[in-house]
Amino acid sequence: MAHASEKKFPVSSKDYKLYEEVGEGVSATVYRALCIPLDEIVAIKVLDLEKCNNDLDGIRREVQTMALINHPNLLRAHCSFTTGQSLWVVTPYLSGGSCLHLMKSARPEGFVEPIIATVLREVLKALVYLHAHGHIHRDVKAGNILIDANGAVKLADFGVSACMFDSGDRQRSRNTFVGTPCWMAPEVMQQLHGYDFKADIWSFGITALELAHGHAPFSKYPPMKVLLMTLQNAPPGLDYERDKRFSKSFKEMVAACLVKDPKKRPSSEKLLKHHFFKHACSNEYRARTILDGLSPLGERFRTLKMKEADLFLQNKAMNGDKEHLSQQEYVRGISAWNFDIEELKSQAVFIQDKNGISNIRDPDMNCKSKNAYDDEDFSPEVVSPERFGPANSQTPQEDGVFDLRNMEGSLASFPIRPLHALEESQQRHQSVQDYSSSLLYCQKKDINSQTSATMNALEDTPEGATVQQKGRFKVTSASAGYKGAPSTNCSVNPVSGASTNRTVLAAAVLPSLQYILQQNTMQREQLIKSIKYLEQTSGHHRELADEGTTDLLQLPPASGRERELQSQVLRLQQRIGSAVEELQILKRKNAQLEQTLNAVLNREERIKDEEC
Ligand SMILES: Nc1ncnc2c1ncn2[C@@H]1O[C@H](COP(=O)(O)OP(=O)(O)OP(=O)(O)O)[C@@H](O)[C@H]1O
Repeated sequence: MAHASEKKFPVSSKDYKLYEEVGEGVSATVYRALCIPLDEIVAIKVLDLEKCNNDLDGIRREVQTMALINHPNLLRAHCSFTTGQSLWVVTPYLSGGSCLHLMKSARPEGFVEPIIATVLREVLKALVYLHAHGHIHRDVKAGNILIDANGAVKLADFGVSACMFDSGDRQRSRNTFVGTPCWMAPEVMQQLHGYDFKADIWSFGITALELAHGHAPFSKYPPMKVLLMTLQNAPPGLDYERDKRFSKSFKEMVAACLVKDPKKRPSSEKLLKHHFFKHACSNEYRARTILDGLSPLGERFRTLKMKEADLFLQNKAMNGDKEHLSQQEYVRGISAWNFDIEELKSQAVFIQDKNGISNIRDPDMNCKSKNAYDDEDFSPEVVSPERFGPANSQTPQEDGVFDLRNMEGSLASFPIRPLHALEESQQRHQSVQDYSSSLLYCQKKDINSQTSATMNALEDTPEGATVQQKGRFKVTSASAGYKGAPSTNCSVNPVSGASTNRTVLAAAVLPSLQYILQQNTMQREQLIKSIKYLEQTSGHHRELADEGTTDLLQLPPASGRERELQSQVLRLQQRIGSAVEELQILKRKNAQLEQTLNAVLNREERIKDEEC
């Protein structure tokens, strides 16, 4: 794998002249530059070592890998050296830039199939080489596929690559979370048995979709949502209806890559034999089709950065909408994301299907793909049916809430235990819902027409005791339906504060229980009266008693005065409940005011101190 660069590139920054910025990643800025002694245009990736403090290992790995590889479809380093706090990695300059930037600048809807086939074939050749040498790239995506002026394709960015032959710590690194969520294979997210080079095949399939549509599936969602969707949904794919412009063999090739079970994905070598790649065209055609008429890379990059800045301002105006920020990250082609457990919990709880996200589990009702590989006997790959079915074959769960019970298997060893939190919150949700619905059921059975009308109102109005909205739930105390109750709305976050939930839940259902009790007392009286009447008219006292009515008959009949007192007690109890609730609200407000006051006092003190 080692190679000796024919030319000797100098290892001092003074031998290079940096020109404009042509790219930016999470860890580096890339410049077009001139290598003065050799009079050759190069690209220099400048990594700020201070910023990458905790990932020096990754950087070392990237530089080592780039120095060792020798394949026409892989970007190799001419040399690298440190200067001040930076590491400079000198590579050939590929003036077309990345496929992601090309799409963002000129092909927002994605490329045509022959171009996709050629680009992917070249990338696949690079993967065959890497895998044969024991490397997993781990970050295959359009942002890391570079095109040169002649249309040649090179896979770049070994920042997160891993070696299959590593042992010890480096072996363990294959059990960690690396890559970019949209392109990340489910087994990489799951951390169940680690993963191997088949993870690159998944990313390759996602990249195929990215080149076809101009964006990766789920790219507009925040990373945590992407993780959940990748694990829970059926694999994404090309659709019969929406993707009519693409051939069946392209659809099959993508489907073969995007199988959740890595064992069922083809190896890169096998995939290269897929007849889809027979449609590939020449470098020259690619250069003509993709690059003709485009402005220089630096200029395109500047325009994209300006767009990005606009987007950022828009996002700020929209209070930092997560989805837009995510999109923005996507525009930049950023690889690394920060995973925050709390954020995951809250995002997952409030995941909605308003955007048409489906919650189908991988149905595993796979139809066999026809042998699409030319030269080899290929074990049948599985293809998720919805990908070949009609566009709307994904059926979102009705309430839009993720059904976590079905995620158990796939997420058994998810490292940060977010799913237990999700499950707990969903169970809590379920118990509130069950409780509320049994309440409504009791209420509905009430024979009293007035009660029944009230209860129907309770159930039908949006102010019902527990309101099941799309993908979230809300307990509204006003909802409990008792007209006299104070109309305080309390949204319950099912993740945080179980005791708060119980208080709110109690406040919500107490008036209903009191109401039912009152109704029951009245009904009991009516029943006793009816029984007495029947006894007197038919002389059946004994038989009825024998049939178990004795208890009822032994209950003292409530007098008018008693009834009045009972309802007064109920009203008082209800008022106490309301007062407790109001008190809690006032307490909360008070605490907030206290906090604000303290902050103001602290600030004033600080200002005084500074003035002194
Ligand atoms: N040799 C090159 N020639 C032209 N453009 C390049 C070259 N190398 C990188 N770029 C551009 O710079 C961008 C960032 O480079 P690179 O992906 O290596 O940085 P990074 O920090 O590792 O990014 P990330 O990890 O976010 O993918 C690329 O997406 C590409 O557009």
